[in-house]
Amino acid sequence: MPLKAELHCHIEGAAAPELVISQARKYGKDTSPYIKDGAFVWHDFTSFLVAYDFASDLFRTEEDYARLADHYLTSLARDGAIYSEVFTSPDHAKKAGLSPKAYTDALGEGMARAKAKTGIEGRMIVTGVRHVGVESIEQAARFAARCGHPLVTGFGVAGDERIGDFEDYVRAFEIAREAGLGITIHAGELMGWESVKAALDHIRPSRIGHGVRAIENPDLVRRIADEGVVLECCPGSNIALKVFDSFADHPFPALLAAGCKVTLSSDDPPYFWTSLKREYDIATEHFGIKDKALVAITRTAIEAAFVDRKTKAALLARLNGAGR
Ligand SMILES: Nc1ncnc2[nH]cnc12
Ligand SMILES: [Zn+2]
Repeated sequence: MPLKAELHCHIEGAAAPELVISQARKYGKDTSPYIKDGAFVWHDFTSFLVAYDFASDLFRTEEDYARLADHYLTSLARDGAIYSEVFTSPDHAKKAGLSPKAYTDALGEGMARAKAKTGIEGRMIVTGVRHVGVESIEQAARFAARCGHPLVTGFGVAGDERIGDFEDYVRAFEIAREAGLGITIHAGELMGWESVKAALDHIRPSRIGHGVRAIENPDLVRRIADEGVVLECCPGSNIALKVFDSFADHPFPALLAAGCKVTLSSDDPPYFWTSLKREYDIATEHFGIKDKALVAITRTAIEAAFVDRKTKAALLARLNGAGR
């Protein structure tokens, strides 16, 4: 089994249906409109967000969040992951009645528990949500910049890409950049290549969440390869959300062949019937990528990780040692 690293997973979106059902029992909520036969129910991006917000609202206390992070990172480690970055969402925490600090500390506690059991290294990327609005995105950036949590190493923007303009987020990303945080932004998932170009022009991220619809413009693909921008690709998510019709139509192999730095992640795994392990299996089965090339993809992810130099060197040494 190749060693793995994940750069793109929303922690609320990683809650398995069984965990969500157990949380619903705790808070006396009915999951039947959103979970059927052990799987989340949705039919498009908008209804996905509704199910996602329903499940997120069932995580309310510090222990709930610690359990969620521990559960997810422990399952990742079991699947061969040595590194995990998760997107955190102060907006979801606030809705559940927790301060961003209590929420972040709790997730950090869950990550520490998973690390103690399995050795998996974890970091957090604080995110703002586009469809919540610019002000909340700037608030999230200010929190990320000042929180001082040692595992908060990045800032990003997720949410409904059909809403808002990239120019509107420049100030939030300046706050994050000035604080020394790594920068990533979702683009080129629900919207086309123009969105990826706007993200590069206005935000100048080192990584893009998805970015796969850059494939619609060969000049942009060349720019991504030349500038070494890393794409956080989530093929299982893209097929589930019908960004592409089938794996045969997915641009991952073309982007790789064009010299783009591509990585593999699960996005919101149980919603998209996937896992990090399945994403690596998809790469083998549908894109013809063999074990050695999968290890190179893990290396790309670790090299692009928002993690201190010493930890990065230790992760790379672990990866290189496993290949011998
Ligand atoms: N796939 C996705 N795209 C944008 N925002 C998200 N938030 C959670 N999952 C997301
Ligand atoms: Zn995402």
